Amino acid sequence: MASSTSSQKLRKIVVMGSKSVGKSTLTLQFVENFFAESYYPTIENTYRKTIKYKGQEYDCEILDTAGQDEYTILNARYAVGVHGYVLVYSIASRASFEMTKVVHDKVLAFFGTNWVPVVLVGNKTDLHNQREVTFDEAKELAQSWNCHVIESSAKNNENIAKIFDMMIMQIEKSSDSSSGGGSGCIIL
Ligand SMILES: Nc1nc2c(ncn2[C@@H]2O[C@H](COP(=O)(O)OP(=O)(O)OP(=O)(O)O)[C@@H](O)[C@H]2O)c(=O)[nH]1
Repeated sequence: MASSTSSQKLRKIVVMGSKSVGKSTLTLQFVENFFAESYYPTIENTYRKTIKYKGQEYDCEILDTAGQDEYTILNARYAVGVHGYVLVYSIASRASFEMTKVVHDKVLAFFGTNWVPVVLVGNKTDLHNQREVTFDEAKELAQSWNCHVIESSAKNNENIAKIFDMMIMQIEKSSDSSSGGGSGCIIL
């Protein structure tokens, strides 16, 4: 595993959500600029990428997890030392949108808190003819979590880098803020 230089800050980000929503695809697009057309269920993969935000370099460890369902127990490795969560659903799957709420609840319960840094991601916007979840619904949910929300297409590489910029922004705001969850909601 690569080591951070002294000027870099290490940030651990976990990507979660239902099966087949595009967690691996968007992570691979971001880290390796590569679109994987075929579907291979993930067990778990860790990637490293440096993100620059406000002149500071962040050495990001991105953990791409296996798809979750309501019965999945949150692995402690997806919580201990983690700075933020990318919660992904497909805009073409209402069930996957509902699953982000289940995962979010599990994360909060694990930490015994009412707020963690989250970017809610509605992926597969290129499948607009099959849309089942409106962006307004996603905004409402993100607002209730006091977190950030964005829609993306891993296929077309739309908004993929922004997801991780927003993640760093939110992590840094939360660590600057003594009040914890007071970082406000940003919608792109
Ligand atoms: N049309 C379209 N297909 C996508 C997009 N992102 C991912 N896919 C496809 O959706 C399928 C599942 O993508 P994965 O990235 O493997 O999904 P995952 O969430 O990692 O799945 P699990 O490993 O089972 O949790 C693949 O066939 C991808 O090519 C997208 O933005 N648009």
